[in-house]
Amino acid sequence: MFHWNGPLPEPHIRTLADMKGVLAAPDIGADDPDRPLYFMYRDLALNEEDRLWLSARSLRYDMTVIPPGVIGPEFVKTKGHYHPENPAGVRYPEVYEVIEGEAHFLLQRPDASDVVLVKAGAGDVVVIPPGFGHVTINPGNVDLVMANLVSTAFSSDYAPYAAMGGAACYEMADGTFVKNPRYPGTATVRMAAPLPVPAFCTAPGTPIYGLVGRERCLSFLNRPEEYIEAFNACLRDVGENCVCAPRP
Ligand SMILES: O=P(O)(O)OC[C@H]1O[C@](O)(CO)[C@@H](O)[C@@H]1O
Repeated sequence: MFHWNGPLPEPHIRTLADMKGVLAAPDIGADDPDRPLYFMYRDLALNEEDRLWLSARSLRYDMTVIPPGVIGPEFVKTKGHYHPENPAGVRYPEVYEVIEGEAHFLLQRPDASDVVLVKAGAGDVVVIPPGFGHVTINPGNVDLVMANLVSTAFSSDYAPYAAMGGAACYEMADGTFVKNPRYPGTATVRMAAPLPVPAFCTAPGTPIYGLVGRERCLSFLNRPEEYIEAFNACLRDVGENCVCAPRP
């Protein structure tokens, strides 16, 4: 179990049946639909003061545990979703912190014109910029424990990933990337690394829970339109691209 000093509600559990439509091997799951894949502890706060501060600003702190494993031929991963636009017409962003284990954040524009893989380890803080859908993969052999801060002003949109059979590429259990044939053209994954973002007070090794109570650091989550330059500087291209192989 991960370290958390506050009240812990029952987790929401994503099962194999919930992953229908987003897997590399669509038939996996029929025989074990209740297999739990990952555990989401939503809306956490260490104390009442923090809870009130977060809810007054329409923010939520979650922790998610993704045990290692495979789903058929691919690594275990989250279902994947997009965030809708805020009242100013900019899609809501999100910020994640890897607490334990290893994470591959697979981001993509809805038309897959840009697919980005951010590899992150314990202590890394990764901003999901507006306009990118995201799937989180556990490529390791230990639990991935991560936290996120996100606006509560919207519901995630799962339909586009489900309609397209998942993300533009699948990360297979041998570490290779295989193209999802439902997307047109070739798919290239651009490798990127998280950068510290002073405007969001994010830096490696700095737990994002410490931003609770700091108005200026978290206003980007509800008012992303004021931070477009900072979003453009939150990921660094590592100069490696990977073309997703056609499905055998
Ligand atoms: O909603 P999905 O795609 O299953 O992904 C789960 C993740 O997304 C969140 O709902 C936040 O966006 C987290 O609670 C969790 O880590």
